[in-house]
Amino acid sequence: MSNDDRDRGSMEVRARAPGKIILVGEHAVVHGSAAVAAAIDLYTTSSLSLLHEGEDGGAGAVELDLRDSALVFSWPCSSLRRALGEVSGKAGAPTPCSPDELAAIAKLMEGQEIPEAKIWLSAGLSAFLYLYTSILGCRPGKVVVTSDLPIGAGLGSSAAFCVSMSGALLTAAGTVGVGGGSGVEEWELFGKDDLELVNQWAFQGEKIIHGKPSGIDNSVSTFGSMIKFKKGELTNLKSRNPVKMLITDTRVGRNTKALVAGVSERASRHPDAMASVFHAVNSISEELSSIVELAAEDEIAITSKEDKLAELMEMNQGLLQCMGVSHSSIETVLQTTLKYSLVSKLTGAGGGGCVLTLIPTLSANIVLEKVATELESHGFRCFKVEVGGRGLQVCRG
Ligand SMILES: Nc1ncnc2c1ncn2[C@@H]1O[C@H](COP(=O)(O)OP(=O)(O)OP(=O)(O)O)[C@@H](O)[C@H]1O
Ligand SMILES: C[C@@](O)(CCO)CC(=O)[O-]
Ligand SMILES: [Mg+2]
Repeated sequence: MSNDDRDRGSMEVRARAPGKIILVGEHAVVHGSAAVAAAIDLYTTSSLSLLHEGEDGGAGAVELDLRDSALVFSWPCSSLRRALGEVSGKAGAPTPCSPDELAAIAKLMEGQEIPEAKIWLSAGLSAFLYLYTSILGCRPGKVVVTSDLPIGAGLGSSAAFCVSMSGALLTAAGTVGVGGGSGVEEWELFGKDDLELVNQWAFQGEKIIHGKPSGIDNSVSTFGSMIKFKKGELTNLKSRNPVKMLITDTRVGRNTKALVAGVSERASRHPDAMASVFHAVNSISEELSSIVELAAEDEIAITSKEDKLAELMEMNQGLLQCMGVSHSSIETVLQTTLKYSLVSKLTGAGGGGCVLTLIPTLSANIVLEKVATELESHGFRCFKVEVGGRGLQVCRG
């Protein structure tokens, strides 16, 4: 064992990555339109401890402890080597998961006891095994995952999972954050090149979970802030006034992979009509991007700016209905908030999940409480988030 290896052996790394809201442009962004997204202050945290073979009393295993679901999964290193070969771990840019590798990972899932009601976790487990073994090889280790985010509800839980996991693994591998770490336990931010690399790995993980992601969710989770995203290109937006959003979780479960596939099928049935829908969404996103960057300095300017944002969100919701991704629970939220003259739209993949409601600055507290109480009387869950905060952060213990 090298000194380097010994150092890494004692290492504990925690990485946390935020969820996100999509203000406008979901689904259309998969088809090349612009979209606008922002990080929120709800995080997924991956805590990694590397072990040496024998240190945990056995021949060594890779363990994933999903604290919130109270589920622990474990793969002996010997089984991983048998299924995947002598993977040695990779320092640089990722190689996409090949169909053979994906099939081998699916086989490794067979021995795990995933409760029927949580079968959707298997996509996350596959992404985990791909990221872990590709970055660290088959060496033993434990990762504990905790999250503030509702899973599979449109707030980017899959991206936050992949970004925090990639951040922790690449830090432990010594690939990113080299030279960082003050010796004091505190959250550290990485430089642009390190973040780029984490983002590339997280995108490969998202591909395993989503099928055909645009890359917007992992990008905003990695880099934070508010961004415009189009065809893989990210532009940072300087939001000049705070944007206040109420989030309502309809608690209707859905799956991004299936919804994205459904929109693509509709687009292949009606190519011209759907191209016009995607084009309209692109114009909405471009217009919203320039409006958020305008500085509004008095009450009249703030109200006029928020009215424009609300109208664009309302138009986008109409187009999401055209794409077939709304849901009766989402429509109930829209009708309820409209009674208070508030505009809402679904966020993320739709089909249930979460809805955004723009809260005007001047009436914020008065209206917020009333509308949230009425929404919760329908069995929905409301929460207020800070928008446009930090992306990936890492802490070495
Ligand atoms: N904390 C977690 N632990 C394990 N798996 C997770 C976790 N968070 C997300 N996942 C994986 O991601 C899947 C949910 O991803 P999905 O893309 O469907 O929803 P989302 O990311 O919450 O919403 P959206 O993509 O619309 O923003 C889960 O089924 C699971 O496989
Ligand atoms: C529905 C979608 O546009 C956003 C999911 O948060 C999918 C994607 O862009 O990858
Ligand atoms: Mg997702």
